[in-house]
Amino acid sequence: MTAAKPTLRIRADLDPATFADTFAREGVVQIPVFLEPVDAAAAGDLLEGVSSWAIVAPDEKNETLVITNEAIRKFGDAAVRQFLQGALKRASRGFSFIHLSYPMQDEYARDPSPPIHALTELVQSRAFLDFGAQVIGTPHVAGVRAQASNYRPGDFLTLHDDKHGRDTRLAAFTLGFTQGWRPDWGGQLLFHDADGQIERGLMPGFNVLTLFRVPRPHSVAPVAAYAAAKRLSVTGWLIDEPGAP
Ligand SMILES: O=C(O)CCC(=O)C(=O)O
Ligand SMILES: [Fe+2]
Repeated sequence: MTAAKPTLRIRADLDPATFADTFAREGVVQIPVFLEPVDAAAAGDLLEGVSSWAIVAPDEKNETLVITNEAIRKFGDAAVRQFLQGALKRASRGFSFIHLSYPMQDEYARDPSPPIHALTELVQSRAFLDFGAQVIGTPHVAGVRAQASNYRPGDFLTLHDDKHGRDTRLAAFTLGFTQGWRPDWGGQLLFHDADGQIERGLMPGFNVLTLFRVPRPHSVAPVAAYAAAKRLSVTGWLIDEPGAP
C-alpha cells in the first residue's frame, strides 16, 4: 500500500510583508516556523525516508555528475572514490561540492504520486511562489528549480554566487529540515565579503525558510566528521520562467 501524499501548508498566520524589509535591507531573511508544525514534521519524515539519494559532485568541466546507486553498482566503488577525489582536489582550488541530492522535479515529472512529492508540490505551488515574491519584493515569481539535499559528514559546497547561465534567478531559497543540529557540527550556510570574512553564518535548522538575493558569494561549511544528524533541506531558486526542468 502506498502512503498518502499530504498537503503541506505554509503557516496560516505568516505575513510575507513582515519579512520584506529585512530582505530589502540585508539581502537575506529567515522565516522560522515556515510550515504548519504538523506539516513540517510530516515533511521531515518524508525526507528522512528518501532512499534514492544520489551523490552529486562536479566533473572537470564543472558539469554536475549525478552518481546514483545504480551507477555505483555499474562502475564500482573504486571508480566512484576516484571521481570524488577529483572533486575534492578541485575544491582546494575553486568551485566544487559533494553531497547527496534528490532531483525532486525530475522525479516528479516521471511519477508525481510518491508522498515525497508533497514537497515538490509545495515549492512549485502558487502559494509558495507568491510568498517568495512578496518577501523578495518582485511582482511575479514564475517558477522554481529545486532539489532536496542531504549533507553527510565531510560534505561541502565551496564558495560560489549562484549566477546561472540560462535561468534568471530572482533569489535563492533553502527550506531546512535538519533536526538536533549542534552549533559546532559545521554545515552552516556562510555569506562571505570581498575579503573572505564571514558576514553571516546560518546554522542548519528545522522548518526554517531562508531567502537570499543572488548573485552573492556564499558556501556551505563542511559538515564535521562527528556530526550525528543529516543536514536535510530543500534548496533552489525562484526564477522568472515556469520551472519545468
Ligand atoms: O544548502 C544550502 O544551505 C545552500 C545551498 C546552495 O548554496 C546551493 O545549492 O547553491
Ligand atoms: Fe548557492
